[in-house]
Amino acid sequence: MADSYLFIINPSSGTSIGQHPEKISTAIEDFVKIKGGKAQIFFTEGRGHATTLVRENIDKEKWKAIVAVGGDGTVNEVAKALVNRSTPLGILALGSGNGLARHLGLPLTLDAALERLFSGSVNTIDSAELNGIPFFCTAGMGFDAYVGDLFSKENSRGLATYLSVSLKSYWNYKPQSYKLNGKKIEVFSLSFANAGQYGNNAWVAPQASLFDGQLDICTIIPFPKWYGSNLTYRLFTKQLKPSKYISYQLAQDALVEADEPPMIHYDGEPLQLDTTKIEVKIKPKSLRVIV
Ligand SMILES: Nc1ncnc2c1ncn2[C@@H]1O[C@H](COP(=O)(O)OP(=O)(O)OP(=O)(O)O)[C@@H](O)[C@H]1O
Repeated sequence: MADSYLFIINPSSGTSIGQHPEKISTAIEDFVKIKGGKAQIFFTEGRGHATTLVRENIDKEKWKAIVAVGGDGTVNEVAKALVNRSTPLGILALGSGNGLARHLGLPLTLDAALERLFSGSVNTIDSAELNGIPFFCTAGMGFDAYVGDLFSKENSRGLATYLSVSLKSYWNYKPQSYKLNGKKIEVFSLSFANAGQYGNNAWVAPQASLFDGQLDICTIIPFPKWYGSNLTYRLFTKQLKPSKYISYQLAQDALVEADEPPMIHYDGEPLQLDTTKIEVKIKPKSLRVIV
């Protein structure tokens, strides 16, 4: 019997899908047919729709994979319905950041990514949760959540927009105070890394592993403005490491307490919390992914 694949396409993700969602859908259909498989394709219509589509369809067939076609937001929405299930996640990374795909070394062009979907093997990776919200790449608070929120309100996507928003925010941004596991800290940013990067090859925790059952907690404390270019250079060249301003710790869980409900991000999606208590934990070996 032919293998069946379920594709969930986010027509609004990245910089190119929106211009050609039908073309991408046809290319996927043709490719799967040539490989002797069957493709069912859905387009998402808004935030959260990918999760609903997966939940509605997962038990309708024995899918060889359920494939997220988009960026980390789409991957997050599809993957959260696959945690602790046997059906593997496939990724056609056509978003703007593509952090999980980049960490996993997956191809970033449609043809090469489709080829990998058929030739790759299934690996079981860790996932994580922040106040029960699943994430697969990184989550956190501070500067990256602040920028993530501003970026989500921009009309254009991509690295150039992200950098421009980051640079503008950098000059006005005020560090935040939290308690991390009971210890008071003032931070520029606090990141919980399951995978090593935010996306766009911004490696906040270059040493992070998706297979170690641990989160890499990266704390960046306030630093002099001149240090910003050094930090950015290290971030994008995978050379961020412990320094006077940066520290790492491994943990299976963590508790953050804030004075005010903070803005957080999970896999780059901004979210204003309505609580001051943030619990983060790893879920070892909980997601099967085609790599
Ligand atoms: N039809 C749609 N119209 C508008 N937004 C959508 C639609 N379908 C899904 N979304 C939302 O689009 C958001 C962005 O998607 P996604 O993260 O995949 O793309 P991206 O931001 O370009 O990529 P990355 O996260 O890798 O930078 C997600 O929050 C998702 O829920």
